[in-house]
Amino acid sequence: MSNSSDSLFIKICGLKNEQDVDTAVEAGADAIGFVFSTSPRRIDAATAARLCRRVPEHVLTVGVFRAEPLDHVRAVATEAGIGAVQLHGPEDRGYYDDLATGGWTLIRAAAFGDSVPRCGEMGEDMLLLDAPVPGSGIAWDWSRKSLAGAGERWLLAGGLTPENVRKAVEATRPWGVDVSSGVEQSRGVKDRALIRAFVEAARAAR
Ligand SMILES: O=C(O)c1ccccc1N[C@@H]1O[C@H](COP(=O)(O)O)[C@@H](O)[C@H]1O
Repeated sequence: MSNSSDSLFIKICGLKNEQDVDTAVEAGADAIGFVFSTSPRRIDAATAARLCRRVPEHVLTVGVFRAEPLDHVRAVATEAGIGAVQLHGPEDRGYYDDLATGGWTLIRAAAFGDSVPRCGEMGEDMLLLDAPVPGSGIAWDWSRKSLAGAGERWLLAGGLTPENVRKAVEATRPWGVDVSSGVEQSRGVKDRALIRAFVEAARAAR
């Protein structure tokens, strides 16, 4: 995984084909995500495995799951050959501990609510602070309260775009950012110019 501590970690999520994967990698993304849950961005493990084979080692490949049985997550993650698992469900500590034995980097997604979760509470390596509906492209109010309690490795997600990412980073000081809808021309269809513009704008933010 690339990214020095002072540069922003950038993840582009919901990729479905070779051209979009190559665009994200060439633009300088640190991580790319594949969605394995119900979504217009959903792909299967075999497709993800094919896409992962063209991703250089310094780019983290992430599988996105929402409240799936543990055995299913393990099987898909193994077949796809991804490096990280991102969990959007109500998984408990035992679920995280089990996946940790498989060697995957663990990303816990939490909807931003009244209290600020802290990275590491469930044994995760990264915390993703997201909107209540993941993948909706709807932003939450980042300025509502201090996010200092989220710990070190937390990523901002939810409604980010090339236009707002700089302001969002300056307002919240995250370790990284994650985007899906904001780099699409229509729901589930990525726009390569927007992917490039997002990475450029995020890099300019820090
Ligand atoms: O993208 C999806 O459809 C999705 C489905 C299930 C769980 C998570 C999903 N996406 C995640 O949502 C955030 C931000 O999305 P957006 O930029 O607001 O569209 C990102 O972490 C995706 O991984």
